[in-house]
Amino acid sequence: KIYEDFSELPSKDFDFIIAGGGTAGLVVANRLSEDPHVNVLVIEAGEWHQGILDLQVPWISSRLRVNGAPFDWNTTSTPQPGLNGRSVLYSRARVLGGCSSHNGMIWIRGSSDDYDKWAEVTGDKGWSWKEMVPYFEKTERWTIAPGHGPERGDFNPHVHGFRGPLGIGFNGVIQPTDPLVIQTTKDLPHEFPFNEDVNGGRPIGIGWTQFSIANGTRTSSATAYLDPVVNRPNLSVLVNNYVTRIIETSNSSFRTVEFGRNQTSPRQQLNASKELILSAGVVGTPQILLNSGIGDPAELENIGVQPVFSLYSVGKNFSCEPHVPFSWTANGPIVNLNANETASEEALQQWIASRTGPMTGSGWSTLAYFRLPDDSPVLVGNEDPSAGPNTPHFGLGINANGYYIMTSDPTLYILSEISEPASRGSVALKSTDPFEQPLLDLGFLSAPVDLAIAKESFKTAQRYVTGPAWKNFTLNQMAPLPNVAANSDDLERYIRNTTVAASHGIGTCAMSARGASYGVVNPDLRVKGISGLRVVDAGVIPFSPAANTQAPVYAVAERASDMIKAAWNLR
Ligand SMILES: Cc1cc2nc3c(=O)[nH]c(=O)nc-3n(C[C@H](O)[C@H](O)[C@H](O)COP(=O)(O)OP(=O)(O)OC[C@H]3O[C@@H](n4cnc5c(N)ncnc54)[C@H](O)[C@@H]3O)c2cc1C
Repeated sequence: KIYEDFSELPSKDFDFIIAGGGTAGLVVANRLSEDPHVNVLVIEAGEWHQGILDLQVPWISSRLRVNGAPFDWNTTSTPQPGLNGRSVLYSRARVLGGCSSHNGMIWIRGSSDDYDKWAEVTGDKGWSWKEMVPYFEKTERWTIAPGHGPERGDFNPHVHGFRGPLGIGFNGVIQPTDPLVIQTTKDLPHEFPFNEDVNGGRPIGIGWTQFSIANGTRTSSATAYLDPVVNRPNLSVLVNNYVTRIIETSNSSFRTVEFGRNQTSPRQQLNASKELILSAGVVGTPQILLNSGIGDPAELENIGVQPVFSLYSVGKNFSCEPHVPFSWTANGPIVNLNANETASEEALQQWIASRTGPMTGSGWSTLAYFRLPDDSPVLVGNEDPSAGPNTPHFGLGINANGYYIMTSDPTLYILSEISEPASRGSVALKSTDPFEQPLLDLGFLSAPVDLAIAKESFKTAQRYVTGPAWKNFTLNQMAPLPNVAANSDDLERYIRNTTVAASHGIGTCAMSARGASYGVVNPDLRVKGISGLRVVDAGVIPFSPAANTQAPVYAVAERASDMIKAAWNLR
């Protein structure tokens, strides 16, 4: 059941307590509470997700990625030297289901190399692609959207799951750019080949985007993993409660959690008899650990937090994909629902009546991934940041329906995404107040290779939208201005002045091999040197996959659940 206040909880005895009811947290809560003999509690700072239209209608997510948005922590980065001193928004959800409740819903796993690299650095083959595919399939319940099907070669059913909790499918609407993209794969197959399924382990090429959308509606860890089991008597979810810190229960065992409704309310404490699981996300989890005195002792002392346990990598190694926007004026009958109130209202009424129409869709209905050749000048003198030959260096999301841009003028918009940035940032405390937002340094474009890849992606984007299929569609280049030459300092300035953050952060509680001198958790996601404590969220991912991060997080959480169940002989 869902509770709002500590006093309402029917029992104070829990085997497992999960801090953070987000994407990963609710997967773990569902799987552990499958065993009726254990009592599970989730503590989530945000509100209950049900009955909120913004979190159901796919299109509306385009309006939830701005400063001051609801259901969000509204975190802003520190001034970024790589972005000419700008601070940028790093969106992260504050609601049940976490980011899966308000994200862009793109469903992409990354490359086989990504997971094989995790297996290599952790020494645990269980993280390899071969071993992780069953966890992706365990999550997925593939659904067919109108206009698409395996008979058309739009996806490969052999690499998907059809019986999992989470509905996955295509955009419910065909966008004006879609036929042009597909035509480009026929006109220029060498540079822009069609990829039947970007989730088959080699995402390179152009394919239809898969989404966490089913029957025209967003699916999330809250709708898929919580709603169907919310009445289990052994599962309690406490919303609107903020975890301030964890406390040593006995010698090097941290199973006590402290939380409260807000800064001035009384704080409560509870013990997990088996395990405490931190799933507060790539920013929230290191913040809880640091608030608890677990981190680099010198840095903690500097800001006045009493060090309790030395773990130097907490909050370090943050990595996130930068997004660089490029745009052209377009020649097409495009209605931007974010700039046309009448059309927006009509579309919303259609969605409410039948779950059909333009609001069933999200942003990029196709994905394009590119790998630089081995002899590319970009890689000369730079270590290749990609995980291997199946892995792209950048992706281009193409869109003209206004999902990413709030103008009524027809605009062709491309977001370039550096798939596996070499730059690293960090999460650190600002003060001893556990409620104060931490300092988030994205580290953007601090590694020269990331900037070089961004520049290269601009050249590819230009070739993409000026191919034969686009002759009557693409008009003038808008951003950067046409006089900005590729490879020029002007292009570098443009990139540094316009890059924003995809909220795909990983690495702040990274896993590493047992006995490694760095890392925060062991391959079984137990915190190094501490008992009774695991981390299960995006923060444990050691290297950015060539993907948006929700599918990897779901799969990590499914595997983590199996590991926890095995450790405690649960059903
Ligand atoms: C705007 C946006 C768009 C995105 N688009 C996509 C996309 O299209 N495709 C994709 O694959 N990925 C996307 N992502 C990324 C992806 O959704 C996330 O990487 C992933 O969902 C993170 O899961 P998580 O479990 O690590 O954390 P979260 O889902 O963020 O869960 C953490 C939870 O912990 C709670 N919490 C935090 N601190 C505390 C505390 N102290 N006490 C109690 N609770 C706390 C939070 O409120 C939250 O509910 C997007 C993210 C954002 C923000």
